[in-house]
Amino acid sequence: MSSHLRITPSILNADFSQLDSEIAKIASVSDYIHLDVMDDVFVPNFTFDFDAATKIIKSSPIPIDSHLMVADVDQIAIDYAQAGSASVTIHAEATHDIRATLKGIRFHGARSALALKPGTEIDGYESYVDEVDMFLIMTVEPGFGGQKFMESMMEKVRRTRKLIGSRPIWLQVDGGISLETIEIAVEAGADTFVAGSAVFKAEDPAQMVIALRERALSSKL
Ligand SMILES: O=C(CO)[C@@H](O)[C@H](O)COP(=O)(O)O
Ligand SMILES: [Fe+2]
Repeated sequence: MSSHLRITPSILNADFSQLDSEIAKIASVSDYIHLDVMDDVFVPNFTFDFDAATKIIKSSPIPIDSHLMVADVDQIAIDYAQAGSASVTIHAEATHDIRATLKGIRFHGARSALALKPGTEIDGYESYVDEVDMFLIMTVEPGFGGQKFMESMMEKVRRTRKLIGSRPIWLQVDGGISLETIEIAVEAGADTFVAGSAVFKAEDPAQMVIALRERALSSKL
């Protein structure tokens, strides 16, 4: 897949009763599968417990990008890295020790990522650039798929892009990404895109992933 832009579809809006075949539909055209883990504490919704998530991680044909929307995430993040999640995202609002947890994720062989809710500014997180492989700027309030893209988050994306500078840190956006909004996010500086309902509500999910990638690449030119 392209080394400059990445499409990481979320399975939150997929058919949970047949996840293997839902993932199989898009695996060959996606960079990662985005696994939204929600505990009904940090966000008002529940998706997968650790055992269910581990089954998905171990059976997926392509790497898993675990987005942990859980309270007290520090040890859970290590568990996900040890379970084989290729990338583990913690929310800045849910950890007691950002630096130690990001280091621990990497120590256990996963890429480390730090997510910010819409109400959390990027300022103050510059000091973690040596421990983070990806920043995730939420473009919806975490908890549900199918919400409206928050264009007001583009200023934070621009500031995060500036903070990253020439470092090999990916800049992911998550929430309301579609053929229309992906262009806005590319122009602001994002390079990694989560799309849930745009992909799984499409007639042909794989074709939508391809179209999202093409739209992002053409917006970058
Ligand atoms: O983390 C989340 C929601 O909290 C996202 O990953 C959504 O699941 C993306 O879904 P769409 O907004 O693309 O439908
Ligand atoms: Fe997510």
